[in-house]
Amino acid sequence: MAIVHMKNIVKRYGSHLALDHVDLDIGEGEILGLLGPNGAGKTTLIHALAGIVGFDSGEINVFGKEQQTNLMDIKRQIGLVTQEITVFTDLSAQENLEFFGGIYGLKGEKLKERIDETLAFVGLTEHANKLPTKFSGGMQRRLNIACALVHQPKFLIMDEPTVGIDPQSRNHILETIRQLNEQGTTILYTTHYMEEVQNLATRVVIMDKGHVIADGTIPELVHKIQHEEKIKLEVEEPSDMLLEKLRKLEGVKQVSLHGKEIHIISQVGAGNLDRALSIAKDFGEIRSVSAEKPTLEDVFLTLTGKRLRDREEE
Ligand SMILES: Nc1ncnc2c1ncn2[C@@H]1O[C@H](COP(=O)(O)OP(=O)(O)OP(=O)(O)O)[C@@H](O)[C@H]1O
Repeated sequence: MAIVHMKNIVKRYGSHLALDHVDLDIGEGEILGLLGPNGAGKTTLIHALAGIVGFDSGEINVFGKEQQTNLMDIKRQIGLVTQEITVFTDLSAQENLEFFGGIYGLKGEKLKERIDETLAFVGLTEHANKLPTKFSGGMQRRLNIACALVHQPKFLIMDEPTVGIDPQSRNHILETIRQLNEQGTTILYTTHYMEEVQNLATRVVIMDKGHVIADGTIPELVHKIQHEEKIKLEVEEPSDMLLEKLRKLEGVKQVSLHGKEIHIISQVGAGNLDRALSIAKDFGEIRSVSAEKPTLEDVFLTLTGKRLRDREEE
């Protein structure tokens, strides 16, 4: 059963079309990974869904209810973890949770119980009385998540919850997501980390330039480009001219550079392995060559023409 139904959503910022007729359904119990290059419209989509920003046209239903006319009711059942950490720096971890729990109508014993449970769940019990300014980046992110969880939402939306944190905190957060889902929470989250999506998501949606350009399970998406192969060519001197020549080969869809390794996404059977080798030979020594089936990262690259890690490499 779909708990979210978005149809034909259009959102403009001035003349810029941030969401261009987006359709998206989210099924109960899913972990939906939302991927897209910078500026694709992921945050705008999430904010429109959570009722943080309005939209110009289209229809959103959440839990079977029309969103605009049932906003407060819907918000009570949603948890939103924003990209920026939105905790109060002059309140302790516990006081932050008291505040956010109070907003959602929790009080007395129930509030206290939920605060204790939530702090334990994100591993911050021992730090309950400390100010977030004394926390590491990862602990702050965990508190940020706790504030969105204290009211036990049925549907949790997370905007890049693991960006810029140490691997241990990241694993902790991923485990938190997994456990919440096992307990029945539906989760939508955006990330720039392909491994996270591969490990966690039950379905993936890829956005680019305000459009949903792919939607399916990982095997389904990989299957879409099954008729393609990835040729990896490690060369001594990967010049721009060499890359340009490779791009011009018939059947080649993408050429990208990773250190000294050139990745070529090409149609299977186009004979481009031999052609690429013979071109590369003219540009110097070839260190290694291989051909393999595409991965989800390649699906992303083929569909958007961009690498997912642009942001980290900036
Ligand atoms: N408040 C705003 N005013 C004007 N333009 C905006 C505003 N918010 C977003 N945009 C523009 O809308 C487009 C989509 O932005 P959005 O933040 O939704 O993308 P994103 O996919 O979340 O990107 P990122 O991965 O960098 O967070 C971008 O071109 C952005 O510059």
